[in-house]
Amino acid sequence: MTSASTSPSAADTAFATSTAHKAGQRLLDLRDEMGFEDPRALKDAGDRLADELILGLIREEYPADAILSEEAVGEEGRDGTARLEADRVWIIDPLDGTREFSEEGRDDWAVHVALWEKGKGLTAGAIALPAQNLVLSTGNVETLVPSGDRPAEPRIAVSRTRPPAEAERAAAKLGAELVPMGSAGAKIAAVVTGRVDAYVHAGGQWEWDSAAPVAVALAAGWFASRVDGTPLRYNREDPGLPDLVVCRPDMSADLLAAVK
Ligand SMILES: Nc1ncnc2c1ncn2[C@@H]1O[C@H](COP(=O)(O)O)[C@@H](OP(=O)(O)O)[C@H]1O
Ligand SMILES: [Mg+2]
Repeated sequence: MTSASTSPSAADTAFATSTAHKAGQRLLDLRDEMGFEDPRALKDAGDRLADELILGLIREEYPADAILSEEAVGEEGRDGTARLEADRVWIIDPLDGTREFSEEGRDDWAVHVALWEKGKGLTAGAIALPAQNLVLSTGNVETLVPSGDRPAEPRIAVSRTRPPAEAERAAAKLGAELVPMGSAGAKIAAVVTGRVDAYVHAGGQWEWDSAAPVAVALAAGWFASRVDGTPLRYNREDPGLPDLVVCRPDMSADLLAAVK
């Protein structure tokens, strides 16, 4: 699939984009087929279907690469160790915002496909938002750079079920409005497309929840870090990555001071 005239990272980005898109389309079909009467069954089927599809495509196209997926068990799951020695690791959240996926009418759920490379960090990523008919990737967001004046009353996206005290504190200090939304990918996509100005999360999360969205946000020129301002790091032995801030670059200093 990789042609000689295509740079490796462009091929990786194209693969991430098409893989996230394909999984997203299958998830839309699954919602149509199953309906919303049994949310638990729909969530489980969605997680499983997207995980199998994405892992199958990676194994076929990049058999030498390692995988870290939320839904996988064994070597490709959270306890796997091969990824710690690997040069290339695909970090996958097959269905982010699982809760919202199982609620009729909600469009805040996503598929995350990211590539981490040794010595480089995140090098490619895609967020599919199937119910919003949108796929953002490290290859198509260069034109979405933040523009215009920084808003006087910024909008900060937060978890709709677990809004952290850090975000409430920051909103009070900055005169900001909190915008509850499901899915880390949907929230970071809302930042990158300018519907909100920032996303603040704390209290628990995993590498797969933010890897692809953070790759996209950084490619688009947005700021992303831990809430203490240190860099977000991926493919660690412990894949827990409990907090983050993503925002317009001209807001980062004030926002980091306000979440403290
Ligand atoms: N305290 C916490 N501990 C672990 N995971 C958390 C968490 N808070 C949020 N997450 C995960 O982060 C993603 C976005 O959460 P939210 O919609 O609340 O903002 C969800 O991923 P999944 O849907 O993939 O499980 C959710 O499970
Ligand atoms: Mg997730």
